[in-house]
Amino acid sequence: MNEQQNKAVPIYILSGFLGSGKTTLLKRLIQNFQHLNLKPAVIMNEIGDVNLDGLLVEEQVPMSEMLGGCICCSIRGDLGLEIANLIQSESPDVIVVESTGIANPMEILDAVTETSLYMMLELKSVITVVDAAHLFDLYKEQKGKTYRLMQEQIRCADVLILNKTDRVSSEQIDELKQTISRWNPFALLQPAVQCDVDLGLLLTNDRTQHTVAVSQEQEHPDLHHHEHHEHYEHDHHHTDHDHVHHHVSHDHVMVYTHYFTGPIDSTAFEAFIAELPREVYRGKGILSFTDTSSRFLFQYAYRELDFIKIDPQGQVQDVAVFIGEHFDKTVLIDRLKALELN
Ligand SMILES: Nc1nc2c(ncn2[C@@H]2O[C@H](COP(=O)(O)OP(=O)(O)OP(=O)(O)O)[C@@H](O)[C@H]2O)c(=O)[nH]1
Repeated sequence: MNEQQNKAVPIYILSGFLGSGKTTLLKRLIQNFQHLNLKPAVIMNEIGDVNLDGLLVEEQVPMSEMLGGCICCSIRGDLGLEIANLIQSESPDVIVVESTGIANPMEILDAVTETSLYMMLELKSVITVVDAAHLFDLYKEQKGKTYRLMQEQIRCADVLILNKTDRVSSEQIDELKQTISRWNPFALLQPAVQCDVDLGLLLTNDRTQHTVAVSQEQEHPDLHHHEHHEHYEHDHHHTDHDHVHHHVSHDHVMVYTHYFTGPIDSTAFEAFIAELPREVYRGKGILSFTDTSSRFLFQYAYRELDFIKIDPQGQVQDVAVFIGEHFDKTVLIDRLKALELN
């Protein structure tokens, strides 16, 4: 065995609800590792069948995509295999796993821990990104599946980034900080805009410092596994096999992927987004517009729309993915088709 094989590969798990800023943080982490002359590798998990976030990560970074399912449930068993393959083919110095926004990090933590039984891995930390505005609104309502899942993601974290503080007042930030610290007094909590945090501090704050939090979690494993999973279920790629082994499902979460036949009008698209029902809480895609020659990656997260100019390599079709709960797919499809007629 050479020196490389003897060294445990550090792993970071990125958690946080859909659109909270995980990919934004991932990009910063990658830059930071590269700056330190370390070779990062990434495992990206999407419940939809396309990985658009991957377009935001530099091409030279080895990336393994786990699409069409959630690593906390339907494709959880594959995570160990993906980690093994990455280590064997790329010999990375560090691995970052970006989970879907609806994942329960406890399950991913279990999967990584299982994998570390037969591979030299070191789980460094679970980093949870929280959308401040979204959490604040849910906190006022004090109910709902998303609220419970966010609490769960916060409780599992070693490091918490209270992101998007530009969308809340300083009083709201204080209230959120107090609430989050009550739910998880052990994690390092950093408020941020665009996940701009002290990465040195963030990366040194690993699990060894949180043995109390971890052992408390482990005392009540059943509580965690059932509380959230019975509520969050995907509507596809689901087999009885998954249920038998993991008791995990996300049936209420719906994903719709739309491939466009051609460019669309940008103003009409913005109007369409403004009218999206509340039940659609995340959207992203690649678009060509009739009124400009550039292509754009659009991001819609908690009622905020954002465009980034992109120049994708190879053949990438115009596509939009929408994620939400109990939304009417036929209405959405009709509206998207109407955009194509414009
Ligand atoms: N206003 C505001 N927007 C932000 C901030 N951080 C990230 N965003 C935007 O939020 C959107 C979603 O960010 P991502 O980093 O893709 O979020 P994500 O958690 O990876 O999303 P999923 O992978 O779909 O769960 C993007 O349009 C970001 O530019 C912030 O601090 N403030």
